Amino acid sequence: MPRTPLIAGNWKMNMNHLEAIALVQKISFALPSKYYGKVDVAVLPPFTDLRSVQQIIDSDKLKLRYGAQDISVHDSGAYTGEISGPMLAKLGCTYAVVGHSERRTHHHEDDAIVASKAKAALKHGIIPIICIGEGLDVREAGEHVEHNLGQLRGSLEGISSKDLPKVVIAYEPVWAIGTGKVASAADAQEVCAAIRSELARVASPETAGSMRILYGGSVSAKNVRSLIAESDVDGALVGGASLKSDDFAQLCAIAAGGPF
Ligand SMILES: O=C(CO)COP(=O)(O)O
Repeated sequence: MPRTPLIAGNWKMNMNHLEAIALVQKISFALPSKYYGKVDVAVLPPFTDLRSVQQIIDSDKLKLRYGAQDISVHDSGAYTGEISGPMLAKLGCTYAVVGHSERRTHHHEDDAIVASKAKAALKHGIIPIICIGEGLDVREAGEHVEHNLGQLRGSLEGISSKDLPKVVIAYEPVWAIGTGKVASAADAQEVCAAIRSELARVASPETAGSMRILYGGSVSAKNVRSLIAESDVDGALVGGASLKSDDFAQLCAIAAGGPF
């Protein structure tokens, strides 16, 4: 089974709910429906936008999927400020990002927390997009492959072999995020291939072959074609370029094999 590429726009802490509605509408105008099916497209807005995004996508029957940027490890209870899996599932979220480097850095999330969050998502039928990636010091020391495989193993801890095929992995080198310094296609491929080999080892070659591995870090319409031409890069997690409807739509069209 060939893997359908996934382009997911991580809006981070941008866009209020009114801006979110406008951006979703603009993306839907800019990306003709013929591209869907050849590429899966998702937006990942802030929590406060999710209800509005759900409504516009439902009412306009758009083929866009959406998801959250984080998820609580708990289902409910006295966890002030947290948003749970059942809440996100009720809002129709397809995806939840877990372990983004910004959360690992600013909110001290370690691999164990990331694995718990991934399991919380899976428990409620939400696909976790598990992020891993090395900092510049690790890359300069030439230890990036081992570093990423360590994060991968830790972030998948306790996920059952039945659930593993549903998981999406995103390789996001920290030095490439928001810097304009995109990894070369060969660098992205090196780590994504190592991730797939590790998945084959811990699960099976069939499972590894069915899972999507994304690259993230300064992805744009200018560089996405060469990145996803690599055999183990199955799409992109896009930050800055996902906030501009024309750029994002163009990027998605390219990932679909277009424009045509
Ligand atoms: O962190 C990212 C996506 O999750 C990447 O962000 P940029 O595309 O802005 O570098």
